[in-house]
Amino acid sequence: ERSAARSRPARDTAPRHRDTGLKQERAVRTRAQVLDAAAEAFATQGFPAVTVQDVAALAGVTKGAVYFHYANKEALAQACAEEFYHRIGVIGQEVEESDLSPLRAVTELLERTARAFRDETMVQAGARLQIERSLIGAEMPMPYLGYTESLTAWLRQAQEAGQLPAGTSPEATARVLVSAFFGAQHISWVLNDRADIADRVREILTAVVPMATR
Ligand SMILES: CCC[C@@H]1OCC(CO)=C1C(=O)O
Repeated sequence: ERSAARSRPARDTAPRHRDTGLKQERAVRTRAQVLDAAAEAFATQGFPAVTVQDVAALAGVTKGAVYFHYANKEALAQACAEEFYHRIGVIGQEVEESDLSPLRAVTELLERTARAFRDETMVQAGARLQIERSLIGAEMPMPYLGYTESLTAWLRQAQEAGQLPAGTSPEATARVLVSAFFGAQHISWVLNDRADIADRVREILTAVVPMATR
């Protein structure tokens, strides 16, 4: 009995912990894969046409794996929209940390955002889902206001630094920039899948804040 006990290896807890860690890693990876697939489907087909089965097939997982992470198609849409704003927020943070003058920060933010709209599926999905928000039976993030506030803050700093023409309203200028950007990225998407969005946004900046583009 004792010799048998001696020959049995001590209960090694490591493999089980390693096992749990691997399982968690795999779950995180699958969740990200599913969200990326949902973004691809929403960006190209639009919310109404997409099924959970489409997302599962695009992600290369079972429908059950999708439902394990997201309760339904609406939850996928909400998560994509939230990731869209997270991505836009990261761009704003990067501009903030690049220590530019306020007006240069405004142009940099809009130009980097334009490239993200052109190149990033999650951003394209977020933009389309927000247009389709009334078709999505779930609470979607409030659009436009966060971006407008970021621009307003920099434009107020520019005004305080005397970089804006006398009488310019930072708030109104920010609203015009966001409206023009929103319209330009939509028109560019419809006409040429956003191929020319960077040029269109540069035109907006030159027209609305010429002093920032000299
Ligand atoms: C960057 C301008 C506003 C931006 O453009 C598309 C879109 C989608 O709703 C936006 C938003 O919600 O902030």
